[in-house]
Formats: sequence, structure tokens, C-alpha cells
Amino acid sequence: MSLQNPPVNSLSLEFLTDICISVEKLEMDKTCRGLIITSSLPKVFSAGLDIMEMYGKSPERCGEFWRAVQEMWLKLYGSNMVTIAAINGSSPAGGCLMSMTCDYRIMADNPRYSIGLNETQLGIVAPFWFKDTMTNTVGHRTTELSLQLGQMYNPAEALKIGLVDQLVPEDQVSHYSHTNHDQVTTPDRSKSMMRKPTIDKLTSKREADIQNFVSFITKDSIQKSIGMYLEMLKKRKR
Ligand SMILES: CCCCCCCC/C=C\C=C\CC(=O)SCCNC(=O)CCNC(=O)[C@H](O)C(C)(C)COP(=O)(O)OP(=O)(O)OC[C@H]1O[C@@H](n2cnc3c(N)ncnc32)[C@H](O)[C@@H]1OP(=O)(O)O
Repeated sequence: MSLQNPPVNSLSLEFLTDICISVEKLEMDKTCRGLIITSSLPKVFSAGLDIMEMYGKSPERCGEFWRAVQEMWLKLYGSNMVTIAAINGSSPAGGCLMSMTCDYRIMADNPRYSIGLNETQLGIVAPFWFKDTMTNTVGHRTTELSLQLGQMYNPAEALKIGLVDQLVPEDQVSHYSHTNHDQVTTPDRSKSMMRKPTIDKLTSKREADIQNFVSFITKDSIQKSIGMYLEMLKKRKR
């Protein structure tokens, strides 16, 4: 599955819905042995959630958006397929979350790329299931530091903390993803055993999580922080 939503593969409601439909189709296809997620765009795996979906939108729309974010996570984290993230560019926030849902992460060894949960930099708190996914990937202490600082990691740092599993030359990300994928032939039952408690936690709190998100994101102070962050993104470009 090659992500293609220019300019930066931000996860809008529409794009998230497309991703969920694609994953669902693959999940039902008995001939499909697994999934490699990568990006069709240069330099960016995914810029994370589409910030415009969280800025100046109605509570109803925000709720619909958040349900789609949850759905993408539930589908990928709970997938019965063997999943590999072939991270061929930067992958902040929701992009990092998406790659952490996979069984294995291969990243392009380009020091200009970065990956991490940077929500704190936007003035927002990472949701508990983002935090849980990171804890399951890199451990409690690293997650605590990482979330408090909104830390982004270059590939070498990401490998060191276990946020990615392998670094490869940029032009060989696809080759190594396929080679690694071929070595794993059947999804292991231990995957669902390890992930079930985390998945059950969100499933049981799904509606409350949507309500929390909507009331948090529509607060004037949070809207102001997001607006300032958007301005900063645009200025940085010039
Ligand atoms: C009580 C508790 C309750 C719990 C509440 C929970 C609340 C949690 C809420 C939200 C969680 C959010 C998680 C997220 O994923 S938020 C998104 C975070 N993403 C980022 O911060 C990434 C920002 N982008 C970048 O760093 C760069 O764009 C990068 C991806 C590295 C690519 O760089 P480059 O190739 O140089 O591209 P540009 O920066 O020039 O960007 C091109 C245009 O795209 C726009 N852009 C970038 N990122 C996003 C995005 N995520 N959403 C929407 N738009 C984005 C950027 O502004 C440029 O636009 P323009 O051309 O119009 O200037």
C-alpha cells in the first residue's frame, strides 16, 4: 500500500477512509500474505493527521474525523496480516503512529528524515492509545521522555531506542521490505496475544475517547495553539 496524498500524505478524513477500505479488502483477500506500507511521495512517509481537520471545524466533523483515526489504528494494529512499514521519509505524529502499528519498521538511512510523536509541540496531549502503542514499541521510560519533549528522532536515534528495527540505504527501502516480508510467512498468534489488551482498552472507551477529543480540540486555547503551529509551518517554508 503506497500512500499518495500530496503534498505530505497528511491523514484527512477522506484519506483515512480510503486507507481503511484498502486494508479491509486486503484482509479479506485469502491470497494476500501481508502488507507493506510505504509512501509514493519524496521525502515524506506521512505528515500525520491533517491539521486542517482539527482547525476551525464543527464538533460533529471533529468527531467523525476522530472515529476514522481510531478505525485506521484498530484495523492496522489488529491486522491479521504480517505488516511492515517501509519508512522512506519523515514520519511525525500520526505518521509515526501508523508505522508503529506495523510488525516491523524499516527506515531510510537519511539524517534529514525524522520520526516521533511530536504532539507536545502543537500544544496537544498524545491520546492514551498513541502513548500505549509507543510504550509497547520502545518501553515506558523512553515513551515518557519522548512524549514530554515531543521528541523527533533522526534514523540513527530511532534505531537506538527501538522505534525502528532496521536502517537501509534510501534506494533500498523497498527491496529490504520485500526481503524481510518474504521471511515471515504466517502471521503469528503471539501478535494478537500481545496486542489484544491495548486494542480492547480503546474499543471499550471508544465513544468517551471521541467525546474527549472533541471537547479538547474545540477549546479556544487549543484552537489558538493549532493556529500558531500552522503559521509556524508556513513561515518555516519561506
Ligand atoms: C484530555 C485529553 C484528551 C485527548 C485529546 C487528544 C488530542 C490529540 C489530538 C491530535 C493528535 C494529533 C496527531 C497528529 O498527527 S497532528 C499532525 C502533526 N504533524 C506535524 O506536526 C507535521 C508537520 N509537518 C512537517 O513537519 C513537514 O511538513 C514535513 C512532514 C516534515 C514535510 O516537510 P516538507 O516536505 O518541507 O513540506 P512542508 O513543510 O513545506 O509542507 C507542505 C505543505 O503541507 C502542509 N502540511 C504539513 N504537514 C501537515 C499536516 N500534518 N496537516 C496539514 N497540512 C500539513 C504545510 O503547511 C505546507 O502547506 P502550504 O504548502 O500550504 O504552506
